[in-house]
Amino acid sequence: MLNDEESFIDFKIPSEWIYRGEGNCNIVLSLPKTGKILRIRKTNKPNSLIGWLIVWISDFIFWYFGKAIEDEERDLKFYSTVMRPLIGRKYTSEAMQVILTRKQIKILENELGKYRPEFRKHKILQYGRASIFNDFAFIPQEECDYLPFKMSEDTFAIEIKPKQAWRSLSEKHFPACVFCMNQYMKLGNKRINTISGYCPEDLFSGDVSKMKNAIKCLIKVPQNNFRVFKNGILVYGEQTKPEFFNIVHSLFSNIDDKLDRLIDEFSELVVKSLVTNVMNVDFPDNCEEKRFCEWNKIIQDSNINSVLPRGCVLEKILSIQMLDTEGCSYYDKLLNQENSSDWKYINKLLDRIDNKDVCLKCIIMMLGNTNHREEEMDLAFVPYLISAIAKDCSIMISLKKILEDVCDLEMKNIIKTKYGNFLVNVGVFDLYPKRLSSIKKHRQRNKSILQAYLKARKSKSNE
Ligand SMILES: O=P(O)(O)O[C@@H]1[C@@H](OP(=O)(O)O)[C@H](OP(=O)(O)O)[C@H](O)[C@H](OP(=O)(O)O)[C@H]1OP(=O)(O)O
Ligand SMILES: Nc1ncnc2c1ncn2[C@@H]1O[C@H](COP(=O)(O)OP(=O)(O)OP(=O)(O)O)[C@@H](O)[C@H]1O
Repeated sequence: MLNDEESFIDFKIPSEWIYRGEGNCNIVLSLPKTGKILRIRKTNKPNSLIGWLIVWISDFIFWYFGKAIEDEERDLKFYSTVMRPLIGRKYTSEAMQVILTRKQIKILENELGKYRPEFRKHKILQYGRASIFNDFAFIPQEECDYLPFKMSEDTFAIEIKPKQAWRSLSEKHFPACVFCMNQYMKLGNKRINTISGYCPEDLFSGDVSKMKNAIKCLIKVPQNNFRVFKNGILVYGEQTKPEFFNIVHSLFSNIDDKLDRLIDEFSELVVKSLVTNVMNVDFPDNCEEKRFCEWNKIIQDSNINSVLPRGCVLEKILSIQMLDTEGCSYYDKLLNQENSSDWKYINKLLDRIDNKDVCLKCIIMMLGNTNHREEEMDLAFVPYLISAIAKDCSIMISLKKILEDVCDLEMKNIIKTKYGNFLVNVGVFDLYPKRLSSIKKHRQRNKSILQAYLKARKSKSNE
């Protein structure tokens, strides 16, 4: 059991753990016996003796004053109070902060070396910053209990980092979407070696054929946007790329068909999972303000041909991305007048979320619309920063094949395909706050990707 007070303070990593993966800021271990994952924050590895000394001293001071532990607590509170309700509790995991000893961190650091990709090794584990979440690579046991049919032993999980599908006012005139333009900069920097055909705007379009095409592009060029796990083990991704036939063949229990038909059916299964509202209870909106939430709905409904169904995971993420109406150049100008710290805005925001009669989106937008008084100024950036989290979060769809005929059974979490039916669970993660200085970074990134894109287009037209 992980759910008691004792384990919070003196958490011992179970002897059986598996390196699940890592991104820019966190390393994740799965703890197979518990159905949980342990997510540990990373920090920059110093590259000189003086650097090590500074880290060691500041680490000691921070440890002495419990700074990192406090920071983790603050980020978790933000996650539970802001991001979980916005995305939906059904799509997100409960979380529990845990404190690992320095010795455990040291041992782990050494053992992890053989699993970690070289390009991520410039960061090391940070003391004091770890939390436990549900493992979305599996379907929670309570979802499987009492189901009147047998299911396969194997669980497949499809991870998608969908990225930015919404353009703010200042991005509307861009010749392509941010993700697509970024591909050219990444190619120039050698962070990728092939341009992906994937476009987030297609995935979130609500148009089934565009969405299926987006999934097919992810399969072809997964980069860091697409992975498949079987029983929690990575079986397909940028660095692990067997024939996709093996994956679909195994997922659909050895059905023999042509590869493109299997891939088509796989893409349809993924799209259906992304557009199904799998939430148990839909709370009615009872917002007294109805300022932003109403506008939000109107925009989403304005595209007659392709609308994302209300309550599906993509609609949830997109509507949060939409909190950024102005774009980073606007916020960067505002920031230039400011001398703010990276994380102060979080506690200021948490102190102000108290109105039960106004929905969270409207609260956020109203707080963002401050008079720009100095003490309130940090709040002006909140809509942008929350939108930025939704532009960088990830989705995991876990699937179990149903081994009996359930044609007559209508359940939200059963998806039917030509090759059989699946029990599905959808989870969203990577929902910690972004630092205030991301705004500056994004402004610079947008300039650079625009240049890279225009340069590539020019050289193509000269060919
Ligand atoms: O700026 P982007 O769009 O390239 O996104 C960064 C991601 O790059 P990507 O394009 O997905 O490969 C980047 O991912 P990678 O390190 O490239 O896997 C991080 O997610 C980064 O967020 P943070 O610094 O960890 O908070 C992301 O930074 P934020 O944009 O979220 O600040
Ligand atoms: N709750 C979860 N359930 C299952 N797997 C998870 C979960 N959280 C994270 N992972 C796995 O761990 C990997 C790294 O986690 P995460 O994306 O949170 O790291 P990050 O450093 O914050 O990423 P990014 O660079 O995108 O900001 C993910 O790609 C995913 O495979």
